[in-house]
Amino acid sequence: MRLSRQVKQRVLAALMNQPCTRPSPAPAPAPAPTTLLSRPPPYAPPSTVTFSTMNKNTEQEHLDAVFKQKRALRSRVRKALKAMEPDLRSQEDNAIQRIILESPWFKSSRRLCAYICCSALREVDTSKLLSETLSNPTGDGHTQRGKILYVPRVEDKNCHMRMLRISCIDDLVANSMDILEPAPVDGDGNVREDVMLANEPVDLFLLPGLAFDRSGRRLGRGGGYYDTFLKKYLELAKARDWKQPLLVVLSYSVQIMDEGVIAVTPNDIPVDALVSPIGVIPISQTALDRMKL
Ligand SMILES: Nc1nc2c(c(=O)[nH]1)N(C=O)[C@@H](CNc1ccc(C(=O)N[C@@H](CCC(=O)O)C(=O)O)cc1)CN2
Ligand SMILES: Nc1ncnc2c1ncn2[C@@H]1O[C@H](COP(=O)(O)OP(=O)(O)OP(=O)(O)O)[C@@H](O)[C@H]1O
Repeated sequence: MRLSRQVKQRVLAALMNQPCTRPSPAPAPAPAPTTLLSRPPPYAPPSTVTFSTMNKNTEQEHLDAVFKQKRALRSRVRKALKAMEPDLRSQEDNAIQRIILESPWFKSSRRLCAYICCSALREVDTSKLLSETLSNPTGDGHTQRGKILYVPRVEDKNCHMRMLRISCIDDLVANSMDILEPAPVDGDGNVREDVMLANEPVDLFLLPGLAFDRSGRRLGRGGGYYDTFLKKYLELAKARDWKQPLLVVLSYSVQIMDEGVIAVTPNDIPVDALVSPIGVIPISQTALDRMKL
């Protein structure tokens, strides 16, 4: 669906401001950035052992139970996000983005995949991160060269999503789910670069989701788009002998779950770190090494 210029300007204005339903007052001081939260537990990727020792029926029953738990948790978290006060949301959006913008691992990243936040889905705002990534800054010693940004484009309902390169936030059109995404061809008629066909690796993924925990579990919206994409991308990086990307989720406080609350299947890709309004939680050894925490 192509949006009229006027509608698109409204959507982009909303995206670049805050996804609140009413104007927010002056933001309260945000918590100190780049705080390292509690010591990370040992990295515990979802186990596949249970599955390999099960017969087909038991395996199916187990999967059904996992998907049921996932659905129940999604609906609980959606309610919690809906109940969040707009002012608090706005403060948390600012705090999370400030932590990321000031971090060495973001400043030094060159090739990123990030989501275009959708206010209707009550996702953590990424507008400042996207602007910074696309602004091609120079002069702070770290960012002599600009960053390259890829964003998601849903191709079909069979978990198929691509990450396409954009150079300007204006390039985006709303899809059937009302999420802004790039057309396959840019305004000059050039086919956009698909990250799976790029010659260089991505260093950083900024990922959305509904719920997360301190051992790297991530509950998405149930489409399987990110897990499917990440599996293929991680395989590509391994095959090319590239450094693996850092997988970082952005999370409001209410989206962080206790251990054991998020059910997982072997398809769920664990993340390396979590950024919440009160700091970064590094999870994997990669995060500890690369985020210099
Ligand atoms: N900003 C953003 N872009 C993204 C994703 C995302 O989660 N966030 N995706 C990540 O996969 C892909 C799109 N997948 C999506 C999957 C579900 C819904 C959605 O509207 N879910 C509703 C419930 C719909 C239902 O169950 O009937 C919701 O969660 O409230 C949106 C996008 C690609 N782009
Ligand atoms: N690597 C994969 N290959 C094929 N199908 C997959 C893969 N990962 C997930 N799926 C399928 O996607 C559907 C949704 O999976 P799940 O509930 O784990 O998604 P999610 O983690 O909520 O979503 P997302 O990955 O988009 O954030 C399931 O039917 C699952 O079988």
